[in-house]
Amino acid sequence: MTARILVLPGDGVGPEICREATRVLEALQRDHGLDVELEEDLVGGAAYEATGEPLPAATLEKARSADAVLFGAVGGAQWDELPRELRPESGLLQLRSELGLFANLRPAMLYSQLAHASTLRHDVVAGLDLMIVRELTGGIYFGQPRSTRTDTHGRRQAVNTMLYTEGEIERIARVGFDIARRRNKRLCSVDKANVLEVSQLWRDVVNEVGQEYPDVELSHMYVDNAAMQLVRAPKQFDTIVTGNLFGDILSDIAAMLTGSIGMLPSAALDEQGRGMYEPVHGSAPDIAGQGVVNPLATILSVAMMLRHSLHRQDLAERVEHAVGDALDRGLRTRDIMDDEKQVASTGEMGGAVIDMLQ
Ligand SMILES: NC(=O)C1=CN([C@@H]2O[C@H](COP(=O)(O)OP(=O)(O)OC[C@H]3O[C@@H](n4cnc5c(N)ncnc54)[C@H](O)[C@@H]3O)[C@@H](O)[C@H]2O)C=CC1
Ligand SMILES: CC(C)CC(=O)C(=O)O
Ligand SMILES: [Mg+2]
Repeated sequence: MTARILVLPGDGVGPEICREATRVLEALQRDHGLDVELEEDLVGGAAYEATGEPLPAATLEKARSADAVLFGAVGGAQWDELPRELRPESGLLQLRSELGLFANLRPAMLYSQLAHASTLRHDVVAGLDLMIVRELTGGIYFGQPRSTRTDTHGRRQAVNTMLYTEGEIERIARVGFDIARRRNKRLCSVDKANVLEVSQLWRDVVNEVGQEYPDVELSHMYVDNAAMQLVRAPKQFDTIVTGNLFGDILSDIAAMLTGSIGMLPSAALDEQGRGMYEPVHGSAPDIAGQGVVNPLATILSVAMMLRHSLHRQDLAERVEHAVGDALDRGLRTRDIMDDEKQVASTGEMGGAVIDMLQ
């Protein structure tokens, strides 16, 4: 049956990276029997400009009925003064929430060809293969109340609420344990239970769910220490499970261990395993439109789509190997460049991956 994929390029570099990822899907369709139908629509700032909303009802409807969504990135300084609900980033948060995409898988894998690009010494990162499981539809990004107000002295104050229910923690903990079980059976839950009530509940519930997984070694770590340990000795981690805010920050740290934020893909999955696939990075307005953005995070997100939503493990591996082969050929976008290599534009890098799919 033909799988319907909705492509939402968004803003900044979003259209450039989605173009390359789409070319990869089309190549798989043409040469490797992938049965897909692609459709594109507006989201984020681009949607706001066209319709007055960062997530138009038509886009949401298409996302609901698609078999998978490929998402680029949203945001840009020109929209930062808008009311919060009209900002591009709100469109993304609403999309994740409306689709129930609570489980965000953010693998950080070092391609050996990029060991020089990592901020860490080769022996510290060689063979790095880490999975961050981030809760994506709860926590402080969604908690109520949230507001900015003025007190009786005319001074401004602002509030956000970090709230997790037992049920939300249970379901993401299960995803973490299940993934750890399929990997190296080690799960580290990251929180701030020494200070936050919500983190104490997080830790208690993760421990309770852990009773069902006696074969998985569970540890806990405070988020400040985890940030430090990630850059000190990242290979001590196998699978990390954490909340929305902490996972957002830790995954950007993990990105640099692999050489660049332009290398990190992600999958956001619902309870049925339906998903939206996007690079971990944002819309990178500082390099948008120059043809220099690294498309590999988005292309690797296509590999995650092939694995999790389209059930084509074979093609997922083909894409992942093709990325390695393109790097072997010596091509590098600017963010992963080193002296002896050949600088590649976004399109050249995407083209090289497509050549290597053969
Ligand atoms: N999922 C999304 O749509 C996200 C959107 N954003 C939004 O993106 C905008 C920019 O945010 P920033 O904090 O600057 O984060 P960013 O991730 O867009 O960029 C941070 C830095 O990394 C570089 N970079 C990012 N992706 C790259 C790639 N593929 N290749 C080469 N270099 C790359 C950028 O040029 C920039 O110097 C903001 O409006 C922000 O709200 C931020 C994060 C996620
Ligand atoms: C821009 C935010 C909505 C999200 C973010 O930074 C992320 O999901 O990595
Ligand atoms: Mg982020």
